[in-house]
Amino acid sequence: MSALASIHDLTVTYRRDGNAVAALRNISLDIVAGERLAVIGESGSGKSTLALAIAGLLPVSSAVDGRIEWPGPGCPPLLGRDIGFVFQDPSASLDPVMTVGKQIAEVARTHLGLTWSQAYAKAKTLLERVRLPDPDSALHAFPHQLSGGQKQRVAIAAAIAAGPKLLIADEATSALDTIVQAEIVALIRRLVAEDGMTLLFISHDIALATELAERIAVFRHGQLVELGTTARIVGAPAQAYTRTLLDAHIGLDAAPLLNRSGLHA
Ligand SMILES: Nc1ncnc2c1ncn2[C@@H]1O[C@H](COP(=O)(O)OP(=O)(O)OP(=O)(O)O)[C@@H](O)[C@H]1O
Repeated sequence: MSALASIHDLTVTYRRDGNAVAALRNISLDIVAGERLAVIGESGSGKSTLALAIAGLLPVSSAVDGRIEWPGPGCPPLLGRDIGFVFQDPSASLDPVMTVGKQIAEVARTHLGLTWSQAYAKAKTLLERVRLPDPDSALHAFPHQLSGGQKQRVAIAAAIAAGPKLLIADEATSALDTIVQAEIVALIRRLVAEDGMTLLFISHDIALATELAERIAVFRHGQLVELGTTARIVGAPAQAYTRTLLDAHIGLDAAPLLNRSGLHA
């Protein structure tokens, strides 16, 4: 089990209205190559800040202490080539005036050195892989012509176009309705398996996290509260806060969490 990334003592502080906001405090965590790791926690717990720090996307105004090591070859990783990032809102991550095909092809052309015609062929294959209906027409469609779930499929296709080793999905299903959420989770699971990617799945939804992840990291107020296998976190949480998160979910919707995780009858 080798680490794809090793996070050491990471502290991130933002400035807001002249005040310092500590978004992450002394986080140490390994992302194991090939694993599916979920980061869960309530709003404001620092999940997105962790994702942005790993992707090298923190705003310049933030202060960062600690370090992230990438032990493998060819490091540090390049966003778009080595790290694919899927954001919550596909409308914000897609260019509204560029066709879907061009947006995906551009990633492949930039990072894989393909010609435009090779890159468009790759884009079509990717649209097939993310199961967009009628990929030939979709190549020439603009984002506003697609549904929210279809746009997220396109954003995922663009994120994996260069064959990244790490896919970060930051609340990638939160803006979608429940059925589409489940479809996108299934899609991410399949693509990660097919391409042998490592997955960092950021979510406030513990049920979705249990469905997808092999390990879960629980964040609260910028701190890593608990880290363990999904089975252990769900079956025997060590921290009261984790239990509260589980109980909050179970109170609302017990059966799906337990059944979908496959951990209990
Ligand atoms: N660009 C920013 N400038 C100032 N403060 C920020 C910035 N981004 C995040 N914060 C603050 O940092 C803390 C952690 O935010 P972060 O977005 O990482 O949490 P989160 O767990 O992802 O929350 P959510 O699920 O609501 O996105 C919060 O207090 C938030 O208000």
